[in-house]
Amino acid sequence: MIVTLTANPSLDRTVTLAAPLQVGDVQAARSAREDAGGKGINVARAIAAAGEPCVAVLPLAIDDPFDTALRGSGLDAHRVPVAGHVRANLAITDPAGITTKLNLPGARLSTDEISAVVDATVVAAAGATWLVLAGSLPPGVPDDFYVRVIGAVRAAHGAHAPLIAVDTSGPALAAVVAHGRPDLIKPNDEELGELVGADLAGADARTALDVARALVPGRVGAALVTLGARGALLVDADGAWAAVPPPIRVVSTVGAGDSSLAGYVLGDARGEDADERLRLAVRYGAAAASLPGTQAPTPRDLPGGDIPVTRLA
Ligand SMILES: O=P(O)(O)OC[C@@]1(O)O[C@H](CO)[C@@H](O)[C@@H]1O
Repeated sequence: MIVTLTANPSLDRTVTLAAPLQVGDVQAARSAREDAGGKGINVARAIAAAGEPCVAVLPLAIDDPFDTALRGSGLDAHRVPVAGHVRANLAITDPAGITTKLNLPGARLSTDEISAVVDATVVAAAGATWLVLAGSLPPGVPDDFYVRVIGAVRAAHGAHAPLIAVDTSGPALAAVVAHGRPDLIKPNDEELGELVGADLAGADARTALDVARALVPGRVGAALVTLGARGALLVDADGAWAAVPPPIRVVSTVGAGDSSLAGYVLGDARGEDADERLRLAVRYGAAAASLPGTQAPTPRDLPGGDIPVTRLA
């Protein structure tokens, strides 16, 4: 079983334009959709769609309209009751596949609510193979929240604790790398760059590898670095590998990184080697980018064809 925690879920509204976005203009939109989103929920939806047992833990008010979308997704969810309501994030996609994203901070969590989320995650993680901690932290939640969750899960489950993956950014990622010893982090090029104080936007896999090597395996067990259309890089104690996705028609890049992480974790849960885990990550990321809104890919959505994996180290 795989468990995800989404500290800051989001109702993802996607508006599709028939022409490129004109900032400052009035424009007719072609269509809109809503998805129950937030990084851990997106990871969980892709994992569940592949037939792997998965539970998504999230803070959620009893009367939150978000629950309608969440129930519609069919996801097995553990709702931790809180007072605030889930934010709505907006994505605007155009025919060229360019995505513009506007993210709100989310509702504040109280100290008691934060403790309840930690406790619920510890309980849900019993018997899990992976625990995925994903997304930004809402107001009121300290930067070292994921470090606290990792400590509590490992203290409670000892040798039976799940492997822990973290997909976050900024100070929350810095805290995890400094104090959390996660088994896996999944930054994109920009997030990895911010972590080390370098500009890595648009970097190739070899440049990203030079940076990631400073963290792996000293501070984190492995890093899956997503590079958008340039594919992904996997670095662990045994080596480094890069893979590039097949050409696809990009519809919405929202959730592509989350699906890549889902593909990697699925591969690991199935006992696949590093090459195949990376291949699955790249296939899942490409599939998500070819789907509208924050739609999670199913195995049927995965692009076919060979995905060559290059060993870099
Ligand atoms: O504020 P965060 O948690 O960093 O990002 C939130 C978010 O952009 O992440 C997902 C895509 O990765 C979306 O479902 C959601 O709207």
